[in-house]
Amino acid sequence: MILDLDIGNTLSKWRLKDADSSEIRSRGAVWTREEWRPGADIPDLDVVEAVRISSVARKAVLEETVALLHHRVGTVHVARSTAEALGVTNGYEEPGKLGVDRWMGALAGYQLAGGCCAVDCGSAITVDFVLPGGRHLGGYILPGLRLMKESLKLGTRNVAIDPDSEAEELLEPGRRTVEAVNHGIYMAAVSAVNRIYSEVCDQQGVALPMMLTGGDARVVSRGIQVPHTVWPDMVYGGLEACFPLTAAERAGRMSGAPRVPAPVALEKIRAALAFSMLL
Ligand SMILES: Nc1ncnc2c1ncn2[C@@H]1O[C@H](COP(=O)(O)OP(=O)(O)O)[C@@H](O)[C@H]1O
Ligand SMILES: CC(C)(COP(=O)(O)O)[C@@H](O)C(=O)NCCC(=O)O
Ligand SMILES: [K+]
Repeated sequence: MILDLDIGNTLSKWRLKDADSSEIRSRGAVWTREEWRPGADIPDLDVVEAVRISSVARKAVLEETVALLHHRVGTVHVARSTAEALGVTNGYEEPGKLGVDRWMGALAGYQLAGGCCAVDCGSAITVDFVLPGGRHLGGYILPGLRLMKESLKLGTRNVAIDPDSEAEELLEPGRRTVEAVNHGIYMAAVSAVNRIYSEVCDQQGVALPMMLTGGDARVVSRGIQVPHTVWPDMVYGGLEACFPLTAAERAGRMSGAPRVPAPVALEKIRAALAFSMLL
């Protein structure tokens, strides 16, 4: 079995992949607190032959996790943001400073679709762009839904947005504090993603396929007007591409990869952008 680990600021997600059949056998998540220790919610390490890790948590969390896993597992691969990988050049002035989850997402998106807009809706919402030739432009970081809400300190933090709510409801004016807050942060997130996408496609003269991942991807997806796909395993896709261990991975296939969404024509994106600014 291969253990894939995606340690975010809020949740540490894992999945167990069968190295022979490429099937995903199980998955789970635990809170990212001080450390990542095998326990009730963590898979049985006795069956694991290799681990691949993407971590944006504190350095100590990663170090402890790696030390612990090295004890029990032969191979431990830790992903790093580099200046270039798999045909993509990192757009950061200091490539190592780009969050490795963003780098994994950008690499997975590029491997799947060529140029892409990779959106990760987790503790933070990040939007990264890779052009069809493989140039990563850099991206945008904004607070995620939960962080935006907590920053208001209005005592509404325990009433989270129902992940099954429809965008139309969430975009209406709220009539209670908790609703006004939830609808406000939702509006902020989806407006930003829609606008960022249109602006960058306009600037670069190319309509890019968009992919969403992260804990809030499904609900954010409903407020995104342009064609896109939700890809829960996008960060894992980057790990598979960087550290291929199975025959399918070596052939460039990523488990759980969606169909590439066909973007709308650039003219339409430009018209919508012009319209939104009443130009
Ligand atoms: N069951 C859940 N538990 C915790 N957070 C959740 C859950 N479902 C959705 N969320 C949302 O997802 C975010 C965490 O998503 P995730 O992509 O795992 O973040 P990160 O990678 O930053 O740890 C939370 O901030 C919250 O808004
Ligand atoms: C922007 C992030 C905090 C997002 O993390 P997440 O929401 O997935 O936990 C993470 O990618 C990070 O720590 N990045 C380093 C800074 C940067 O990318 O510029
Ligand atoms: K994120």
